[in-house]
Amino acid sequence: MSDWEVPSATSPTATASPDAVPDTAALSLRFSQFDETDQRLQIINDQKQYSPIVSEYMKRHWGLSESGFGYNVVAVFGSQSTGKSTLLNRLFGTNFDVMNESTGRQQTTKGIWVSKADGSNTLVLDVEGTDGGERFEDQDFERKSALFALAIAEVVIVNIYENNVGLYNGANLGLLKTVLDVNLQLFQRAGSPKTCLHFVIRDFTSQTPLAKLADTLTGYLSKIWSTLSKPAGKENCSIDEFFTFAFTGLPHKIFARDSFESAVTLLRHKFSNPSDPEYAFQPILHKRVPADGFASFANGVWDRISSSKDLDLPTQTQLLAEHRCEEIAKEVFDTLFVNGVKALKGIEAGKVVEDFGNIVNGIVDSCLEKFDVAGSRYQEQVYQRKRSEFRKKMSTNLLTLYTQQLTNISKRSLEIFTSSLAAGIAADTESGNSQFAKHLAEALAKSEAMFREGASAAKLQDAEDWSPEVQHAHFISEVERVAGVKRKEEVEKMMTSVEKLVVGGMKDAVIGKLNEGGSSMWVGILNSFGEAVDFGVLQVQKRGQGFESTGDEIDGYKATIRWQTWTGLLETLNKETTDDLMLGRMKAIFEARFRYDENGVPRLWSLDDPIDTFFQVATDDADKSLNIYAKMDVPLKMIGDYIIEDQRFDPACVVIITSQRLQVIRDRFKKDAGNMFVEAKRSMVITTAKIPPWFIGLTIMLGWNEFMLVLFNPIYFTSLAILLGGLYVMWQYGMIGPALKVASAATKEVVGQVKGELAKNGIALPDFMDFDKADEGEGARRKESRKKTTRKQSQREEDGGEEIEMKSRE
Ligand SMILES: Nc1nc2c(ncn2[C@@H]2O[C@H](COP(=O)(O)OP(=O)(O)OP(=O)(O)O)[C@@H](O)[C@H]2O)c(=O)[nH]1
Repeated sequence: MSDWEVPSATSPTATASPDAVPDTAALSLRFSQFDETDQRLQIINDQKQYSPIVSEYMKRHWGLSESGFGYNVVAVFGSQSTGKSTLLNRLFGTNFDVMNESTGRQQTTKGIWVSKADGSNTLVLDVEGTDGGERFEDQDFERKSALFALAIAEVVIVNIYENNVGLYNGANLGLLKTVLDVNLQLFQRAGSPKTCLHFVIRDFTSQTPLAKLADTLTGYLSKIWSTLSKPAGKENCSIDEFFTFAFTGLPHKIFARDSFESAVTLLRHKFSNPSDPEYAFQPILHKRVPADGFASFANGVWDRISSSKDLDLPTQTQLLAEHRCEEIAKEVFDTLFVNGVKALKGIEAGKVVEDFGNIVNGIVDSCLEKFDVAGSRYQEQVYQRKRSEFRKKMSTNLLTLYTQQLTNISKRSLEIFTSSLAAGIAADTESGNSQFAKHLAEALAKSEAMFREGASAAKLQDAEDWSPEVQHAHFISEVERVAGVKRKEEVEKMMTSVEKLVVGGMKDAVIGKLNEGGSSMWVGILNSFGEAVDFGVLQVQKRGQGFESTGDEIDGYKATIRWQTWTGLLETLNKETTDDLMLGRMKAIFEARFRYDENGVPRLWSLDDPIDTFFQVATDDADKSLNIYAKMDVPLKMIGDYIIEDQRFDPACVVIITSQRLQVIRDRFKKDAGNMFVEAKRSMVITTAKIPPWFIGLTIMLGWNEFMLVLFNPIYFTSLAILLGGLYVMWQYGMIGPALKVASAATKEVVGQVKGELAKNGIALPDFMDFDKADEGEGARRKESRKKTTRKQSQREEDGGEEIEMKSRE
């Protein structure tokens, strides 16, 4: 049939007149049973099933199986009962069911129908109208069928009334948006063939030029396109890369019948004549599916669409809200959020960002505010869900920074802890009263409060998964580690200080006792040791309380201080009983017995004195004293059970001077005592040599005249008086010694010069006139005497000093 103006009953579609009321039973058979008499096939039924006999129709009815790429596919899309079937029948000579006007507006086309155009290899799809009253709010089928048409057809005729062009829903743009979106996600790949959206504007009046209507529709489409979320790699592509557009105005079918008919004829020409400059089936639109594969291709497309979860969403608004809210959130995140987070950069370098909490809360609030402006326009439920998802996303991103901030706060708090504890310890050092446990508790409270405060100020509001507990636990374990180290150090310091105090004090007392000597010396020394131990034990017990030490710890301190005092005692004894010191002590005893009488007056030996006996007694006393020093001759018990039961205690330590050393000391002493004995013998000879009386008488007799001369000569007498007076004054002022020294030096000088002169002439002075030699002997004697005096003095000073120290400690 060349003209479909009036479909005839004799056409291949005779079983279904365009104006006939559809027979439901017959229709359902067209889905699954081949009908020799009818070219129409329900490719998708209203149960959303795909027909099993598409291949059979392709082959037997439509004769397209062998056509290869030589066939085209066109579909229609639009609201229900808007004359879609009528238009297809007029354009392609098909016999799709149309509404019976006498029964009013009701849905005619159920599911998707396909038929072959008369006279051309064109498959024509009549798609169930949108806004189907029968399906109420279930828009799932209309979205799926529209998507199906878009995926398999080269041209989709979008059927709209002119008066609906400016209406978003009336023009089916909402649905188109969803369909375009999902089409983009599911089917569009790089190099995919384009699809032509051919807008046929029904009841076109020409009052608004077609171009203007086309602009309106294009504007809508561009807007829709810009809001779609494009798949990766297609973010910036334009709608023209996937679609072409055509616009045709069809005047009113009844009121402008002639114009309508002419317009239909022109349009039909565009679809049927390849030589038409506006030929609809452009090669770029062909899906490149060979005709024999069309059935399974269409089946695959339908399966994919059916299984697409996106399309199962209850309403289009919901889908739109989902997409838009995600897009808005992404945009806000990529700009406002990312820029805001830059302000927290230093945090990764270990810096505590003081205003962290305010900054993160500010970022999240401003991002949500911006999200709300655009997002709140969409479906409330979806918007709220997406809002909380967006908030969660920001919170998750910021959580890493919060964790870092907590780590930084923890480090800073640990520094505060360390410095506070150190300050407390320093104050203790100054006051001499250790209160370590108190300072530890204060430093911990201060630093922990700082951590808690910092962590709480850094928190994002309502972020329940933001918890500082992990970092807090780490902080506490670090504090405990540092406190443990410090406590150990301070306990060691305390022990050292007590040891110094105890051993130092004991040392003075012990040296005093050693210098005193005597048979009760060791008892005295061990009493001093016992007192020192008691003092030390008291000290560690008292000071240990400052560390809140346990009973076991205190027992440990006590054992340590006891042992330290003991080793301190042994050390002192060793130092104070060296060979030299022992020799000095023996000599002091010897001298005290030998050189001084019982009143401490130096002896002037006379020939009658029993010098040998004195020497023997003094030597024996000195030797006896050495024996006392040689060994701690007291019962071991006196040392104390704590010491003698200690594994480290060596009973041999009571021997202070070994027998070998004793022998050495004795030998040295013998030699020195021998020298003193010889010296004493010599002095005995000197003191007993007296001037004989006859010599004195002879002197008076011979010198009588000179004596009288001096007495009776006023000059001599005056000179003598002056000399004696001068001597008296010098004696009074202690100047005799210096004057003698001056005289001696002058004499020496004179004698030296005389000696030099005589030596030149080969004459030597006799020894008694040689002052140098005489001085050497005297000098050696004086030196020795000075040494002794100094030793005695220093000994006295030490004794005195020790006494003072001990007294001051006590
Ligand atoms: N005003 C107007 N009415 C038309 C036009 N073309 C067809 N109609 C009428 O619209 C009614 C519906 O026609 P159909 O062709 O069945 O419409 P449809 O869109 O295919 O309907 P469904 O398949 O049910 O969606 C019929 O009564 C037609 O006579 C037109 O161009 N203008």
